Amino acid sequence: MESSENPFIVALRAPANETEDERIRRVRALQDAQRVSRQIDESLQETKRILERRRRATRILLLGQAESGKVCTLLSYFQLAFTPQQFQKERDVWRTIIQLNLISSVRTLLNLINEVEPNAQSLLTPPQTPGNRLNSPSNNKLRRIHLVLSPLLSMETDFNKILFANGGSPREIRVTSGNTWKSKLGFRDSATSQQESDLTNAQNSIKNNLIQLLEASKDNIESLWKDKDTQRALEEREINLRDSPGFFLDDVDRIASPSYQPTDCESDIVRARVRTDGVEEHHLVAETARLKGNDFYITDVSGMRSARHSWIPFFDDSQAILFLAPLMFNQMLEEDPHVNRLEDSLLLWKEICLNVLLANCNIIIFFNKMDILRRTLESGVEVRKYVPSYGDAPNDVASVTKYFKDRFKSYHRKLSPKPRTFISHETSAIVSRTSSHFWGTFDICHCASRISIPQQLLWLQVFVCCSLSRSD
Ligand SMILES: Nc1nc2c(ncn2[C@@H]2O[C@H](COP(=O)(O)OP(=O)(O)OP(=O)(O)O)[C@@H](O)[C@H]2O)c(=O)[nH]1
Ligand SMILES: [Mg+2]
Repeated sequence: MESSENPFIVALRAPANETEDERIRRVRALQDAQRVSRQIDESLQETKRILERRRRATRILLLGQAESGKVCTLLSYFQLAFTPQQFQKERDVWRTIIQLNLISSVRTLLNLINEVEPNAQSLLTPPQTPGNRLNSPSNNKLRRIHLVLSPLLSMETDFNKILFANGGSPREIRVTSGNTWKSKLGFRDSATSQQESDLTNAQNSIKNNLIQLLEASKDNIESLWKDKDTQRALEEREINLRDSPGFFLDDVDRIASPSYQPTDCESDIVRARVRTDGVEEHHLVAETARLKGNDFYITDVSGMRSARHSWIPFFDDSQAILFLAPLMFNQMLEEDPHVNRLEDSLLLWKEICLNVLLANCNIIIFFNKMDILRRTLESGVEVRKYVPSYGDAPNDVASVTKYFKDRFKSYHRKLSPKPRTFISHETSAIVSRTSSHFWGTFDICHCASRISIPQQLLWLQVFVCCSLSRSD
């Protein structure tokens, strides 16, 4: 071989004395190699396109403790504002989730009335002393209802075991990241694989059984919820079920009916509760005229304390963080009943503010669940009993919100590695039965105005984009 000859051409050259069979094999091998090479080129191009699309997209990270409303409040409203058609397609999935949420509340009620405390007798134990209040016809009624509703509870356990990540724990619906759980509930999109569709077909009968059983149980659920002994048991234990995530007992008639469809997204779907396990990225391509074609990558995480270490790899890639901090000063974390919810949010907020990986990231804080704060204060709960430093300041929504907002703001100012604007929203995702629209205050750079959440999200998008153009 001459030293100037191209080694590739030499390697591909036909050998001397090549037979016809050898020639055909060699040409085929060459064509195969060219095809593979083309595929590699195309996949590199595709990866480059995806990376470029991602680079130009708005990348948002949703953070906050468990149950703060990352999915139900923010993600749902994002979807509602920017990809309404896609969101409509998911309605069927939410129908089952809402029905399971309803059964979960029924379980809570049954557990409650069945609870045997030391020195107390269960409402469901057979009456022993004549004349005792537990011997009342009402108690007999509860005993009968418990019996009748038992199949519903076993069905819930089976459902959870088959469909969700929690191995059948009846306490909550818990889903792992990815769309598999949605496809198991009947959701189809172009990314749903054939295998996932098959799974859905196999589980259709369970869904139908659930619908039938719910319809048959409708009246009993309603009686159980409205029963005065049930209500008294809730009151005695200071349980406010109406403020719990996934509460639908006031809507039994509608939700347990076979023709039930979740109402407009603003009400039923945002009230549903699904615990996120792991980290999930949602890619939204805006459908609305003004933003058509704009890409959003929204990363949703599990807010559990044990899962927070898994957030860090996503810090690097995010341009804005939406942080949810419900001002629930009188509640404890479900995962650790010794930790106050608001204290936990403040600690988390401090860590996020001082993280150097997030130094260039805009953080927008949502004081969510303002409806619960309002109800809590109206019911006479005093902030100073839980937060002694609150002192004798007025116990009203405006003063309490300002007090806590100032604390978040001062940590933001003191701990941020570089100066950045404090942007906050006060939001309530749940439509109260007396008001016909969402509310929230939008407060940036000391200017505040009352606008609806979808409008706020548009604003939010503008600010996220502004921040991008500044950092580019
Ligand atoms: N009353 C009231 N409930 C709300 C509000 N926002 C959210 N919720 C409810 O609180 C629950 C929050 O659930 P998610 O959005 O799933 O919570 P998350 O932050 O994603 O929680 P994890 O997945 O566990 O990290 C849902 O049942 C919502 O309906 C609100 O403003 N007011
Ligand atoms: Mg979640």
